[in-house]
Amino acid sequence: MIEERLTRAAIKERTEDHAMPVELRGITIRYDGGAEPLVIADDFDLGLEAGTMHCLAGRSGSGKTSILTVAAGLQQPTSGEVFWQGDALSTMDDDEISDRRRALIGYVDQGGALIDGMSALENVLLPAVPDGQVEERTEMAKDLLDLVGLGRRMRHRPGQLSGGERQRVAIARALILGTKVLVVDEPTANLDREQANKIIHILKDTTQDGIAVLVASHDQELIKAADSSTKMN
Ligand SMILES: Nc1ncnc2c1ncn2[C@@H]1O[C@H](COP(=O)(O)OP(=O)(O)OP(=O)(O)O)[C@@H](O)[C@H]1O
Repeated sequence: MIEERLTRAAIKERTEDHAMPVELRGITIRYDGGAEPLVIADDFDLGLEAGTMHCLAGRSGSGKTSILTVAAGLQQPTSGEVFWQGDALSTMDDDEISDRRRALIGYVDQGGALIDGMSALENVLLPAVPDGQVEERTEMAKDLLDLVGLGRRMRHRPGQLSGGERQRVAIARALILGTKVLVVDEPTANLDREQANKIIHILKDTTQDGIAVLVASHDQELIKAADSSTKMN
């Protein structure tokens, strides 16, 4: 089966990977500029292990997205350190962080924005464009669309897909460069229970491939399905 093929290739490559691809130590995030400084994480620690799913839970505005962006190196914390495969981001310049992120992390933001004028397959292949890898990644893109249950919809454009299906395309796109860490922001928000459960299933399947999943959600079913969770206050 196609899923098996992907899984085996992934496991072979990933057994040599760092057991903890992302680690946050003593992270504090403070936003200045408002009437008062807003501290949304204070001395926050997280070790994200390969092949597991960790869920950041908590009310809207509690800082889940902020932690995701810090973990993905898209934002610097006010203090504390982020490690990727054991290496501190504070020792890297912006170019190195970008290069390492491309190889390590797939990020799916809220809503998983897709390009309207492109098919699902073209959207999945988009991250391969800068390196001129579209042709060699096409089979993998098709495999990934199969994995997320959209093998028969790969020529559809986002406007022809449901919200849940678009979210699944965005997840496939985040995996196309052979990512080892999938960071996903509120993947089941605005979906009915059936579509939400499909997404949860796909995220769990992804961990079976050795990928570490960091997800922000207040969906109780997703929190239950995760291997571990942190409640943000
Ligand atoms: N760049 C920023 N500058 C100032 N304040 C910010 C910034 N980014 C986020 N915030 C504030 O920090 C708080 C946490 O935001 P964040 O998006 O991390 O929360 P969240 O838990 O992901 O929320 P939601 O579930 O609604 O997406 C919010 O009050 C937000 O307004």
